Amino acid sequence: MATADHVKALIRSHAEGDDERFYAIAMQVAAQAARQGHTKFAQELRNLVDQAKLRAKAEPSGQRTKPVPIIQPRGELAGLLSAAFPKSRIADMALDDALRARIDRILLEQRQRETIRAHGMSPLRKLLLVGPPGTGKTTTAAALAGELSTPLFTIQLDGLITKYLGETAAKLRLIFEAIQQTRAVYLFDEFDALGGERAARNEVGEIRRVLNSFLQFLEQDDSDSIIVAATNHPQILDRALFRRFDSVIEYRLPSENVAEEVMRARLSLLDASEVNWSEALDAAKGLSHSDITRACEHAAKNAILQHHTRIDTAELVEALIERRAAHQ
Ligand SMILES: Nc1ncnc2c1ncn2[C@@H]1O[C@H](COP(=O)(O)OP(=O)(O)OP(=O)(O)O)[C@@H](O)[C@H]1O
Repeated sequence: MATADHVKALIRSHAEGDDERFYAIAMQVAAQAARQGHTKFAQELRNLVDQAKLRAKAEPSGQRTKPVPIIQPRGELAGLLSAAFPKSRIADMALDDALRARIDRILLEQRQRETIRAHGMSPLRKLLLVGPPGTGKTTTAAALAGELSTPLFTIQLDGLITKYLGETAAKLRLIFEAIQQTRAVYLFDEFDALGGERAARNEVGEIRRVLNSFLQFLEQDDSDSIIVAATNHPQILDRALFRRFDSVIEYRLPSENVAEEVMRARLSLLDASEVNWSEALDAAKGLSHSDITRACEHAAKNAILQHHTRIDTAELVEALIERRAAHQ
């Protein structure tokens, strides 16, 4: 017979208009009923699912109604969250194999979350992304939203804290209520503003209190949303924080393979067949994905402005060296 988890999973999938998942859970209930000897009920359930699937097929998809998620945060939330609806994909990112495998695993667990929940477990959904600027943390949050067809809500913590020092905990509560109500990816960018040890030592104790509230909210949260905290400064994060996340994912400056992939993707609209990649890679050493992207865009624009269709290695190298100089 159906367990409480099955009923909850059925309601969730119905609310999200995810028919495939709804039918899959119904079939699990049927299988369980059959195992327990309720064969007539199991057969009836399977017939109902088959009929519903046939009806759904006959109905053009454009005419079927799907629930609409909240589009823009309103009221008090409006100042706390900014909404986006990314179309980006993980496949569009240049990632090393280990990082790609970790992100794929999150997506797999998210896509199969009802099955995982039906077995009394939780999918990976509280993520801490750490690493230098421009290495793809924000892009990953957007691509998770794109892959899972959910909105991306970004919370700028530094702004939140300086603006509403006395009320931050109350604001955080509002944010966690939204997390519970609307399945989406919630990105707490610049997370170190809240989680830093410096913050913990804050004399007034205010930020410490806020951090404690955040940790409590995070711990209590059993929603279907994905919570992503991102920071460039993991070394200043309070160690206690790390274990509150399901997954701590480390971002690094790109390896040569990844750097070349970023360059090739960024230059793909022009002819890069004569680029000397080893020279370009030398010039790209130590640069982030973001720096390399910008240098490639600069070199591509130069080519376009000069009515060239081909990327010139010297110009690309110069653009990369300029990016490096900008950091010194
Ligand atoms: N893995 C990647 N593959 C391709 N492009 C990337 C990748 N990572 C970053 N980029 C490029 O760099 C830009 C900035 O990256 P992003 O904002 O994701 O970095 P970040 O790690 O969040 O940086 P910050 O910590 O400064 O917020 C992206 O818009 C994208 O153009």
